[in-house]
Amino acid sequence: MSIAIDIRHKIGALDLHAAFDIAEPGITALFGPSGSGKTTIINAIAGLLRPDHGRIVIHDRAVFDRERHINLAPRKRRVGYVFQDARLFPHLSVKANLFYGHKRSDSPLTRSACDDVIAMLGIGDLLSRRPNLLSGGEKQRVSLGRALLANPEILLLDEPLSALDQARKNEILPYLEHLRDTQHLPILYVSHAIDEVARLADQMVVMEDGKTLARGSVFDMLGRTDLGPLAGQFDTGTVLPAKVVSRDPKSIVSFLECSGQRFVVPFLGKRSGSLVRLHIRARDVMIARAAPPGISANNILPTRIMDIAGNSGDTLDITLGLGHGDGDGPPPRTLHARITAWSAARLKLAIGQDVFAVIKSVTVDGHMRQDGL
Ligand SMILES: Nc1ncnc2c1ncn2[C@@H]1O[C@H](COP(=O)(O)OP(=O)(O)OP(=O)(O)O)[C@@H](O)[C@H]1O
Repeated sequence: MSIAIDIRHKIGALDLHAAFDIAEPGITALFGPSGSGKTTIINAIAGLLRPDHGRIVIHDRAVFDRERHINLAPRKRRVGYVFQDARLFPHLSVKANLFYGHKRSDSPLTRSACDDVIAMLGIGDLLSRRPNLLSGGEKQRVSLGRALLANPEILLLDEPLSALDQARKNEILPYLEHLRDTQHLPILYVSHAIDEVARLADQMVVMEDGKTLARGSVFDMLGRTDLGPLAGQFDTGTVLPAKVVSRDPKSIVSFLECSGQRFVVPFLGKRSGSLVRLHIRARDVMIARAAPPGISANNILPTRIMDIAGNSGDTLDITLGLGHGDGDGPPPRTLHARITAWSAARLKLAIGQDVFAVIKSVTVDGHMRQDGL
């Protein structure tokens, strides 16, 4: 399954030119400031808006091609769309809402596959309820189910968690992870929340002022400091794949391994060998010339300075190599630190120097595909 998009569209004051493709299943985050054109792009993919120029191809099928006068109706595109507000039909039961798109789909899921989706989303007990008796998180799960039951070839999620409080977000995130890992669907996920992107996304497309500014794997993109003010918006940091190496239920910590380094995090309750994602914000990494004694931070890692770059403020972005690589092997994974220029000068930091990264806080996300993404 894949999607290729290259469209131009003028809407209000915005001159949109979006060009990117998604070749693999998994979540691609569409990230950018308010008004940068994210919703316009997914409306164009869904067929809710007709671009002025260009083409949109879903899995080798042109659903829109201005030159060839192709513009498939939304229901012919096999696109699932989940809005910020669930937009369930208030007069229909959960079951009728779920099967609304299914009944109208040219290639609906089989009944047993529908049962699997309903079970996966944990909404089997809600089928007879009306939407007004559901919590925000339950409504979004039903909305996801409604989109999936129509058997889409691609799923569009427009800030599906932004209307939910943190508790409801935490409730629904594992379902999105499971969806990512089991459904083999390309999912385009609009979000302003970098924690969600770091936890869920495999790829990231960054939009600015209607243009595709950058795209790449979430591991690379979150460390990019060259995206101007936008890098500040996504709070530059590092996402690392790590493996659980010990599990002692009596312990209050778990030990993880990444690039030959050991990380200590609050107890995860996960089996040894499980893969997780670590998210470390650049501003949560301090640099020390020597291993500091008597310090509460649990993660003090030997690293080497690979790059020092200025940014628009009075801070510097320091790229640190975790493990030094052996020349022939893969390059070392990197960790990003953001410190004041004054601190860097005081410590006389220079490229090639061996230093210690003192990490104040590591966020561990629950789950990762076994292929390491
Ligand atoms: N119907 C419309 N008429 C005029 N301008 C519009 C219309 N719809 C959207 N726009 C403008 O197009 C631009 C892009 O809007 P869009 O909703 O795609 O941005 P976005 O990146 O999704 O923003 P947000 O993150 O705030 O949802 C905005 O400046 C918006 O005001």
